Amino acid sequence: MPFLSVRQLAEADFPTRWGHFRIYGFEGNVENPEPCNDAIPAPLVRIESAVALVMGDILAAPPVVRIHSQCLTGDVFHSLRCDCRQQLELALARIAQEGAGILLYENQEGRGIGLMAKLQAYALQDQGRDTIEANLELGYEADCRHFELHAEILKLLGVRAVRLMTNNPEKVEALEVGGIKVIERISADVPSEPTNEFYLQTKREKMGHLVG
Ligand SMILES: Nc1nc2c(ncn2[C@@H]2O[C@H](COP(=O)(O)OP(=O)(O)OP(=O)(O)O)[C@@H](O)[C@H]2O)c(=O)[nH]1
Ligand SMILES: [Zn+2]
Repeated sequence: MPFLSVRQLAEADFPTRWGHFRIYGFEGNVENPEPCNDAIPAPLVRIESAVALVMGDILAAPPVVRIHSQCLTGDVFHSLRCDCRQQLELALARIAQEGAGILLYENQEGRGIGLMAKLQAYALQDQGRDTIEANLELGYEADCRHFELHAEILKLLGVRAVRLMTNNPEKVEALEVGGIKVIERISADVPSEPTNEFYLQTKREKMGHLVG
């Protein structure tokens, strides 16, 4: 799945509650992407985008990096169906504590199936399906995300080795395949809630995530 090109579209100042960042916008084209749902034809070219929040000197030593997949329900509305918002805060706090690091916020909402399909998946989960069963029942793969873009962004930022905050081994592998050395995996564990315990259990038992 080759990237035709990855481009930086913007860079600006970005003060936050966690401290001062620079914010970057990146975009990449994927030629002839695989469809994630056989009923929905893939476009000839898929445009992927990601925002990078960068704090401090990221070239002095391998920085802490978090690749965060968009979760409108968690990130904006603080949903307790999942752990996304808490993980976002954990990552920003860790970067602030170290004084340097990168948060890559990417737009593969709902593990790449999109917001509307994720809400349909929620409705199926309310009837007893787990996250994977719900995706499959809607015709999607369990996880439609691709992480090739992120290795390219890190290279554009001049970073060749990272300490990656994640419980998902696929993210580690994708960066390594993309030419970024992952010298350490930092746990992305956050305290569970009764409302997301089953979600976390599914990640651990069926998706190979290193939760807990
Ligand atoms: N399809 C689907 N996507 C979900 C659901 N709940 C959260 N998501 C999406 O899942 C993505 C986050 O993926 P997770 O599996 O929680 O974690 P991860 O990013 O793979 O791994 P970590 O780096 O350890 O956080 C975001 O894109 C969310 O929008 C759900 O019930 N169904
Ligand atoms: Zn979420």
